[in-house]
Amino acid sequence: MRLEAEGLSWSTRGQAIVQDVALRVAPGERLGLIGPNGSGKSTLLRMLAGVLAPSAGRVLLDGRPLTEMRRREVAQVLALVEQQAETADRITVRDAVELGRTPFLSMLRPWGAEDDAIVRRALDVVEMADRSARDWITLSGGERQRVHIARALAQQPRILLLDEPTNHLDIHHQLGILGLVAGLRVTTVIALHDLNQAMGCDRLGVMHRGRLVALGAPSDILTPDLLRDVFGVRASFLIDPADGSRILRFQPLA
Ligand SMILES: Nc1ncnc2c1ncn2[C@@H]1O[C@H](COP(=O)(O)OP(=O)(O)OP(=O)(O)O)[C@@H](O)[C@H]1O
Repeated sequence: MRLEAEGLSWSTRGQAIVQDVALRVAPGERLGLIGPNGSGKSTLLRMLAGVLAPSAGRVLLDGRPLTEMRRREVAQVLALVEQQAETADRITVRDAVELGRTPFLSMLRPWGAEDDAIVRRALDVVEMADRSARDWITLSGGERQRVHIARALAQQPRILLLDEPTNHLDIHHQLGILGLVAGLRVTTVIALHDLNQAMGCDRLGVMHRGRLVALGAPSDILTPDLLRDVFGVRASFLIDPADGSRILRFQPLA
């Protein structure tokens, strides 16, 4: 499914937080969003997901304005994993993941064996199946993050929006989640702070002071000049002798 933003802006108390962002994400494409703290990545993702109404501009899914779709209809195709998502206290891990099936249930389509299988699979891929009966409140930060990702996977979305999904995760689970996302054939927008991980995306968009200042292939975007101007760091590339891939190394500006 194609995801488009046209002139998206959001302001609060006269302050522009996101300004005039236009982008088009092709079906199945993985777009990475990078940018310093406070540059507007989360705000942009929340507008793309329809949970924050833009001050100006619009979001389109396969050419259809998001505002013309009902919430349930949007939830059937689009999932958002927020950075500090909270969940009601007294629910189990399994309950939290089952919430991902809610948009598909109705009087005529009650919970069934297929939903059970989808939830089990989602818990399996994030390696939380052994903790499915645990109370949500007892989970660590990284475990909570994995459950949120499982809930989004249980939605079987065609568009997946992820706000720093590797936050809180140990390196094994960071690589696991990124590999999992890369293997999904869904349109993905993923905010990332780790620029070496961002290099694995099809394209990167760079947010800086609320504006999308660059959009393109990772090798065109992650240049020492851009990294100095946007992040205020000195960057150089090293080559991994194991496979010849390029790795970014950072130092403070002198
Ligand atoms: N509801 C709000 N009221 C006031 N300011 C807000 C609100 N939401 C966001 N902001 C401000 O907007 C700016 C952008 O925030 P946002 O969370 O989108 O940035 P980000 O790029 O995701 O940052 P980070 O990398 O730290 O997660 C920040 O300065 C933030 O304080």
